[in-house]
Amino acid sequence: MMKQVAPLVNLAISTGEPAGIGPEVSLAAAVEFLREQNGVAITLLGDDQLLTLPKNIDPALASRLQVESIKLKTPVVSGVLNPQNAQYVIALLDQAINGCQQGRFDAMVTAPLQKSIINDAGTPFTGHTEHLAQRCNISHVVMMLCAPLPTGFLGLESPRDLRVALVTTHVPLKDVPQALSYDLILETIQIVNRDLQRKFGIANPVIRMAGLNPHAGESGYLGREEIEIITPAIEAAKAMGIQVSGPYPGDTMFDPESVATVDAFIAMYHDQGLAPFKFVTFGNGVNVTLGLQIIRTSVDHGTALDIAGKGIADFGSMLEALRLAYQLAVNQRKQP
Ligand SMILES: NC(=O)c1ccc[n+]([C@@H]2O[C@H](COP(=O)([O-])OP(=O)(O)OC[C@H]3O[C@@H](n4cnc5c(N)ncnc54)[C@H](O)[C@@H]3O)[C@@H](O)[C@H]2O)c1
Ligand SMILES: N[C@H](C(=O)O)[C@H](O)COP(=O)(O)O
Repeated sequence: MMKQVAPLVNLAISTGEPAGIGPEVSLAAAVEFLREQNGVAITLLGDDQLLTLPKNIDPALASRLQVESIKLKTPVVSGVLNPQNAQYVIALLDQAINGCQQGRFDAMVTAPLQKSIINDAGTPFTGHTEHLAQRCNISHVVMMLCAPLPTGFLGLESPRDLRVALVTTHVPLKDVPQALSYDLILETIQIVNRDLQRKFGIANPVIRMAGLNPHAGESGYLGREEIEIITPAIEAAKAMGIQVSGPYPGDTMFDPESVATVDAFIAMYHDQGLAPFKFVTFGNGVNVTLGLQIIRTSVDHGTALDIAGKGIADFGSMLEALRLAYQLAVNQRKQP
């Protein structure tokens, strides 16, 4: 009997801000991942002038890599932003989303874009995460970053993934307390729990939740959000059978015992969660959007305009983003 060959997993990469390191890390990581994984095909979305395949590339590998060219509005100078190319960046992103929704791609991986230049060009834009929610018509999605921690890190006896999810994403710090609510916190816990089960295959995730204020509010003397909304949301999630605990003080939430046992930490705002995360993992992290029907992963770094075009950008995070997108797509195919 002929052995059945599984169909290739099709990944799309939106190559991001053309003046940044997105095109170079996308191309380098794509070639590396194709070498590593036979079961994958990759489509790079971007101007083909920015995405020239290496001349000595193995033809078998090249057959699984294609560039879907979308033309820049104006030529690019590495490291120099130009608002005239802002719509190009959005077009790449939307092409990837459409391709996933139509089933042409199994997952999308995004290279970094520069949020400010898109706004300068007149398009309000806070981030991929919010754009995806809007384009996919979903009221609440969750940003989660994950990275592998090696054996020995904080005494770990075996490698383990660190995952940090956020209740609020790109919100100015002064607006965070008003943005938080019982419903938002409870929904975030539910989305994290559900996607860890369905997408990551973790049967009964252990979740640890931060407070908002110093010392998790110090019994109400340093803020009342813990008493009024965070603890009630955690209790409601527990009543639904979710293994969540907290609120813990943000400064001591990531202790060695928790890092060894917790499947996801949830932080109340961007830098509460991402500063500790990036301090220990920068360059290997992956940003994944939870709560979507489609699969989206991304790098953990920005456009790095200071080093763009110099050939020195590290493509490790993009490679990890491709690996995770592939794994999530394989997991999804196994579902009934
Ligand atoms: N996924 C995304 O689209 C994403 C993520 C984070 C930041 N950003 C955007 O990027 C822009 C710049 O952000 P920033 O300056 O805070 O962070 P940044 O990550 O671009 O740069 C911070 C520092 O890290 C270095 N660096 C970043 N990536 C690197 C890599 N792959 N290899 C080697 N060095 C690397 C840079 O050279 C710089 O010194 C902002 O507009 C922000 O919105 C986008
Ligand atoms: N907060 C993200 C990070 O620090 O990695 C980054 O801004 C990207 O967010 P989006 O994926 O929503 O663009």
